[in-house]
Order: sequence, then structure tokens, then C-alpha cells
Amino acid sequence: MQNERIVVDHNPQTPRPAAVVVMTEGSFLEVFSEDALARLRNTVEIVGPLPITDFAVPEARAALREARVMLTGWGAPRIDARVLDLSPQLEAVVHTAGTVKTFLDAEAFGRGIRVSTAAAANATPVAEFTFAAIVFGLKRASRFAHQLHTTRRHRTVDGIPPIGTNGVTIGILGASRVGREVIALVSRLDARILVCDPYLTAAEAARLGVEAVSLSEMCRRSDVLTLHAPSTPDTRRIIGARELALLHDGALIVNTARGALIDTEALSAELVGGRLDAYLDVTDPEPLPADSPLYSLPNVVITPHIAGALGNEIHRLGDSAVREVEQYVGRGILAHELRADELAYTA
Ligand SMILES: NC(=O)C1=CN([C@@H]2O[C@H](COP(=O)(O)OP(=O)(O)OC[C@H]3O[C@@H](n4cnc5c(N)ncnc54)[C@H](O)[C@@H]3O)[C@@H](O)[C@H]2O)C=CC1
Ligand SMILES: O=C(O)C(=O)COP(=O)(O)O
Repeated sequence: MQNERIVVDHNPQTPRPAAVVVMTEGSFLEVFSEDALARLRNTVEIVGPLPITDFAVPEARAALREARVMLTGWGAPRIDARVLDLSPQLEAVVHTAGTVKTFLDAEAFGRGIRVSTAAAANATPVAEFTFAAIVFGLKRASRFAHQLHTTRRHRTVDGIPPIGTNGVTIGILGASRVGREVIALVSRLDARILVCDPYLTAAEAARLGVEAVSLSEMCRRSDVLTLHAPSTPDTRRIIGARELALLHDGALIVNTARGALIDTEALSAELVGGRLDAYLDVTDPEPLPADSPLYSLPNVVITPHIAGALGNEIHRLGDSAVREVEQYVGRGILAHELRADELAYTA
């Protein structure tokens, strides 16, 4: 999807608001394209070290005193009450990645600082990856690949669970940003889509063209169970032995969300027994122990947390954040604003 570009031509008569960029050197180099950085400089005056990696540095502290906008990114040092005290002019924190709760103290919201995240931009590669995992998983690609590698013979469907996407039921846990992009992508398949999400209204489910169901019903009916809820106290091990037992033989589990959503021990038992198939981009623990049996099973594919933005996908995050800064400076708008009350049930 091509990102819409809104370029605010800066009027040289108006001083640009001061901004700091807070993230690791590596994130800074990865996240901003030359074009995005040029647009950022056209919109704000970047003050202090670029990037700021440590708030103890005197130049960083001086920059915080005048910054009205803070761009953050992966590896940003913790922004706590002490840092906020040093930043009396700060109006907006614009994050160039997804989760802010790991480094930004919720106190920022209490001080009236507006917060924006690029999680929506990061949702795109996760959803694409999930779609691919569903299609490959239902084609039983890892089982067939294993068969070929071990026999060097032409394929046989003997012992392979039901193959293909035609007419399947796909259960989606969480109509999150990623969940909604997955819904859009799997809508192209000849599949029925079930969603379990306590925050999804009936009207919204109808608008998305999905059937809202309980977790038990979703497990009972799904050929694929794909997880897209954030890791919260409510979702910890939400898929345990009981839910796994409700899945029918040959069902596929896709986890591109967080390992903590699944009880690893219960899942391992089902996978070692060969009753279920899985595509796991995230695990608990991550990575799994070196001697985990899951690494070598024909019915399991494990990838090392690669679904989110990597490689050429990372510029999307910087582009999204710069667009956000442009809109904020030009019109006071944050299209991806995060409210304090959303912290409890978002990633
Ligand atoms: N594998 C990877 O590289 C990446 C993984 N992720 C993960 O993907 C998942 C989705 O991320 P986002 O779309 O940004 O999340 P999000 O912040 O948009 O998710 C929030 C939504 O999840 C739903 N939700 C909340 N609690 C729920 C519950 N108990 N049951 C069902 N649904 C619930 C609600 O609709 C809520 O609005 C998260 O777990 C995130 O950590 C995100 C980016 C990259
Ligand atoms: O760790 C992941 O799943 C991501 O790729 C996104 O990370 P973030 O939400 O930005 O901390």
C-alpha cells in the first residue's frame, strides 16, 4: 500500500518547533530515509545530538529544555518523570515504532503530552506475513518439504492433514491493527472469518464482514487459529490445553503476536503428537531452548520474530512518523494518537 504523503511547506518566517530524536544510532539509520529526514528538517528544528541515546549527556539535557516534539524509536532510553521534568515545553511524543509502554512512563499522558505510534505502519508486514503463513500452513508446505527432504521421492498425501484454503474457517483472536489487516487479506480467500475480541462491537464486526464469537466457539470451529491480540494480563496463556483440545485434528495455529499468549508446554505436547500444525514467529521463551523438540518437527515452522518491519519495510515506520510530525506541526493533528485509557488493552 502506498503511503499518502502530506508535505507541509515550511514558511521560513515562522520558527520551526524544536524537536529531539531519541533512539539508538542503529534505529536512527534504519528508520529514516534521506527523503524522510529532509522532510523532518523542513518541519522541525532538530536540536541536540542526533540521535539522543542517553539523557545524561549535557547536550541532550539542554535540547530537552527547548524541545516541543520528541521522536522516539527502538532502544530509546526510558522517558520517566525525571526526563519529563527536564522537558517543560514538550507537547508531543511521536514514536517511530509500535509499543510505547516499554519506555514511556504513563505520566506523560497526565501531563497533557500527546502520544502517537507507528504501530499501524508496522502492522502491514505482520499481516502480510500472517497471510503467507496461513496459505503455506494450509498447503501443509512444511510437511511436504520435510517429506521431500527425507525421501527424495515424489509427494504423497498419505498422512497429510486436509490441504488447502478452499472453504476453510479462519479464527482471528483480536481485531487489532494487525488483526484488521489480516481480515482484509484473508477476505480474498474463499473462507469464513470468525473473530474473538471483547472490544469488538457487533456493528464493527458486521462492517468488517466477520462473525464475532467466543473463544471456545472459535477454537471449535476454526481450521486456522491466528493470534493478533496484545500481550496483557487478560491474554496471558489465553490459548492453553483446554483451547488446544477444542481444535479439531489438523488445525493450524499461527502466532505472530506474542509467545505469552500460548501455553508453550500444552502446545508442544499437541505438536509433538502431530495432531496440530503451527507457524510460530514468536514463542515463550524466545527463542525456545536449544533442545526444544519443536525445532525439528515437520508440522511446525518457527521463525525468529521477523513478521514486523525488517529490511526495506522499516522506512515505512519513519515515513509514518514524519507524516505525523508534519500534520501535527501544520494542523495540530495526530492521526495515530494513543489515548491513556488505550494502554491497558493495546500492544
Ligand atoms: N511478530 C512481530 O514482529 C510483531 C508482533 N506484533 C504483535 O502483534 C499483536 C498485534 O499488534 P497490534 O495490531 O499493534 O495491536 P493493537 O495495539 O492494535 O491491539 C489492540 C487491540 O487488540 C484487541 N484486544 C485487546 N485485548 C484483547 C483480548 N483480551 N482478546 C482479544 N482481543 C483483544 C482489541 O481490539 C484492541 O483494540 C501484538 O501482540 C503485537 O505485540 C506487532 C508488531 C510486530
Ligand atoms: O517486537 C515486535 O514484535 C515488533 O516488531 C514491534 O516492536 P515494537 O512494538 O515497536 O516494540
